[in-house]
Amino acid sequence: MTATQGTPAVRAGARAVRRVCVVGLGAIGRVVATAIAEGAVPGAELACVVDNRPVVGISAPQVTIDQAVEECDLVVEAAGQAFVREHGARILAAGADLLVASTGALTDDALARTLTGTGPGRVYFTGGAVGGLDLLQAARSLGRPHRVRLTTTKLPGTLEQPWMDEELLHRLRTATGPVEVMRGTARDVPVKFPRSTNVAASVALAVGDPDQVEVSVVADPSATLTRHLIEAHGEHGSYRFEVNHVPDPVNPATSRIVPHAVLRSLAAIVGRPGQIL
Ligand SMILES: NC(=O)C1=CN([C@@H]2O[C@H](COP(=O)(O)OP(=O)(O)OC[C@H]3O[C@@H](n4cnc5c(N)ncnc54)[C@H](O)[C@@H]3O)[C@@H](O)[C@H]2O)C=CC1
Ligand SMILES: O=C([O-])CC(=O)C(=O)O
Repeated sequence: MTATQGTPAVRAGARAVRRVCVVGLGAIGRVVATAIAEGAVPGAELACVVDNRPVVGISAPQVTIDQAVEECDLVVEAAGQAFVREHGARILAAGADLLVASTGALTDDALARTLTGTGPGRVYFTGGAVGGLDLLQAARSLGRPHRVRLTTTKLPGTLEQPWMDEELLHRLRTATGPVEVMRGTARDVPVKFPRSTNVAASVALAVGDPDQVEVSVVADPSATLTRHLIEAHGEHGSYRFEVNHVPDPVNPATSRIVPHAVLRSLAAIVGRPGQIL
């Protein structure tokens, strides 16, 4: 029997269109869901959306997460770390893939092990607001870098947290220049700023160790652009990636680029040709 007489391989182009559910219809999810519904990601169709508030203006039914797991085969999370903790493993166990924006949830080692070890669905992480993670992940196979540092600079209002005491809040609110609000590792920081420092956890996922990534969070009243600076040094090279993003007008904690980074990740998952991987 010749190779061509055997069972034919599934050919690219014959793949089924992925039925996608977007969870969290805020600054990120609304742009992502609208783009999918408009056909901007060939190979993906918007099957449904999930949010814990009523959703209007999206041309797909709003369903519960239980219904979504039945109806779709790929869940795009843009809801927050709590959603990933609560529902991530169940989505994967039901056989749907999961694209995570709230990477900060993965600083919990047990959850990280569960999500990367549960199937048949597969978990993916978007690069989100930062670049260079592909290269940092590649460099890992040459050995861990000696030093990895992330400095995130945002407008003070986007960094206020319920756990902050009056003194720190006062310093934030009256700052006339940059103020370091927290210095720690990618293990501690995303827990303290769950909606605004997922990038620290994303760097840690690329490097392979949240404890190894030193993070400084800076509030700056003149930071009309959100800055993330990643610096990594190792035996095999040194890396420096800096981005300066326009914040989303409705949720300035999130950079405007992020939904487009999620759409790019989604396009790669559904097998769009020409994607940079
Ligand atoms: N990886 C990255 O670079 C970035 C990640 N993020 C993550 O993405 C998340 C979403 O960001 P945005 O769209 O800017 O937030 P947002 O606050 O504008 O929207 C969040 C939406 O999710 C919904 N939601 C919250 N909890 C939910 C739950 N348990 N179940 C269903 N719906 C729920 C809310 O009602 C809201 O509509 C952030 O909380 C953050 O964790 C945000 C920015 C960058
Ligand atoms: O959008 C950004 O620039 C980063 C962000 O909020 C996060 O890391 O959670």
